[in-house]
Amino acid sequence: MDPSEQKHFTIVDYVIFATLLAASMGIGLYHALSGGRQRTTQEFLMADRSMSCLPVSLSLIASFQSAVAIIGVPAEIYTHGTQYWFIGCAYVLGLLIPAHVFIPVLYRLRLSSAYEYLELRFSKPVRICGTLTFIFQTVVYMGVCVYTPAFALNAVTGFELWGAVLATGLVCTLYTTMGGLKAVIWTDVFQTVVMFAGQLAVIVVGVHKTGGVSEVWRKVLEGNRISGLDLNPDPTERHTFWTLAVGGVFLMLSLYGVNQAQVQRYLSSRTEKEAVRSCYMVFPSLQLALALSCVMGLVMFARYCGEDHSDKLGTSSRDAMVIYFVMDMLQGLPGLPGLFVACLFSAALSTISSAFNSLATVTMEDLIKPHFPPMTESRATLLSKALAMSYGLLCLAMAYLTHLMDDSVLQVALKIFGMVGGPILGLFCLGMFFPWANANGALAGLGAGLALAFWVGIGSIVTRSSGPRPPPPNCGAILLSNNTTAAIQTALSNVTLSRPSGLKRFYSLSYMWYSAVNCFTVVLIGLIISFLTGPMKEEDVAPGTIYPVLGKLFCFLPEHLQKKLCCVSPLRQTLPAEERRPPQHKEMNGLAYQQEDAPSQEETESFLPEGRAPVVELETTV
Ligand SMILES: CC(C)(CO)[C@@H](O)C(=O)NCCC(=O)O
Ligand code: NA
Repeated sequence: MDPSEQKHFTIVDYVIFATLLAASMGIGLYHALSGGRQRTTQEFLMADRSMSCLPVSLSLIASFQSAVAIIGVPAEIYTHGTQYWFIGCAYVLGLLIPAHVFIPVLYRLRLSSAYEYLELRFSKPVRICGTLTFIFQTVVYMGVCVYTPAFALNAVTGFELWGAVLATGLVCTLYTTMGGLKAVIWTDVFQTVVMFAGQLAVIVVGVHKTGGVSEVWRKVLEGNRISGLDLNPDPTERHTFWTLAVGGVFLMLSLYGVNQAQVQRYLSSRTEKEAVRSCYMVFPSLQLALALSCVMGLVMFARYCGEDHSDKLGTSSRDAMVIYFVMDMLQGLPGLPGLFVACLFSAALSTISSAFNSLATVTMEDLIKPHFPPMTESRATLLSKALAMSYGLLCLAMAYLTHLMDDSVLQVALKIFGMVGGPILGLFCLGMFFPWANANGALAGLGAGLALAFWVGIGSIVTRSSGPRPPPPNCGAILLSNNTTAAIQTALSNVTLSRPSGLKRFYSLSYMWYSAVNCFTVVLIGLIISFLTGPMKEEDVAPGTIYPVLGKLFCFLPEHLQKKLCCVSPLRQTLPAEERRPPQHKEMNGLAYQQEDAPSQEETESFLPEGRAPVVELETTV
């Protein structure tokens, strides 16, 4: 890039950025020295199970809202229009189902690791496979998260690439290791606010410099960037209403339902009600986050009308282009470029810190503790800290791998969620909704799900077939003479018409379907193998691990029909409390289950469609 074009930082910008890092460290230090001083794994990994819903909900958003979304979503909207915005529809079911299906089951079992569920329901090997799959997913995703802001900044400001990667990795490792989950959650709160502030600043200044809201609107309409509802049922179409609103639900479930980072936050809540409430509170904030990044993409389009600035950037990456736009807007307004950089790094730090802490938790709870049972609490805590630290270093190595990839960062992140998160979601669905599923089925299902995921995923990368179709014409094309426009449009439609065939068509499955397809594969193969190897009997399934979904849907039917449908007799719910309690764990921390945690009758009722009786039979009492 031409050095004269390079955007510069003033002292104020550096001060703001440094303040972000210092404040995060400060929060870490505070939690290292206050409360129980992080001397137990209960505090370090579970925040003493004492969190209230506000910090938990902000932290839930922060976990999967990284610089990838802040840069990737505007780049997507700029290039392909607002179709991606329809993913907001998936947030409804994508949060209601975790709140009313996954949280009740997981919270009542009083777990520390979500994958402990898999051992209770199936067997130890299933738990270990689930944990290893999660570790793989998180480590790869972390690399993308650290690398993205550093790369984008480097392309535009000349900010030292590996210096930024190291600073993020080290600061994050330090405060996570010092302050445990409490520090992770409270820094998330602070960082989420900085994230929203940074995006808002860019939008306000951008709209102002482009000539006001009506001018922005005129240009995006002219450039054809406001997409209508695309109801094309073709599953290879990258973004349609179906891929985003239906496929997106499964993506959301794999993140908000069964991902350890999120489950750990639900479990750290003071009560179950508080956990459910925090899940509800995610909805408006996540919609806000989505709206901010989509609007930013539109403002950017209005500003450049789809111009190609790759000559100035030395890269044709749309992701780098977003940073170019931001710096272009904010130049000459001291402090604002710094605020935006703080916004990017806040987003990244909050995601990476959740990843470190959840990785330390599962490694400790699922891989180490079960094999070295007589470990003292101080030893276990020290080991957890060492784990958080080593994952920090591993993440730096992964950033280097991401450096070698070349795809839109948003697409890379969502592909990882779908390829690896989808099969894990399938495993939990198989366990919770199908009492017949056994451990062999679960292992075979997971294997098949992962195999299919990698086949399609790697196939699409190698043949480059899930890549975007040509973008709609931009302002430039509209301003050209009619002849040229016609020629461009014919060329475009020719490209769109040549559908891939055979295996290539299979590889070009939209990546938004990955979670759903992989989840179904796990359930289907899991059920087939379970029936072949002898399905589980109702009485052998550990109590509290099944969510009687059919029973709940058909609760108006007579009892004997319900029993046929869901295999878990409704009578079971009235068994004496003793029999329904989950097996005792080391981690039960002596807290008795509190009855007021369960949603009250009216609350449950209000989420049900009309004419359906309230369902309260899952409630456990001790
Ligand atoms: C997880 C979703 C899809 C929720 O909208 C969104 O935050 C997103 O697109 N995230 C991309 C991954 C990331 O930001 O790291
Ligand atoms: Na984040």
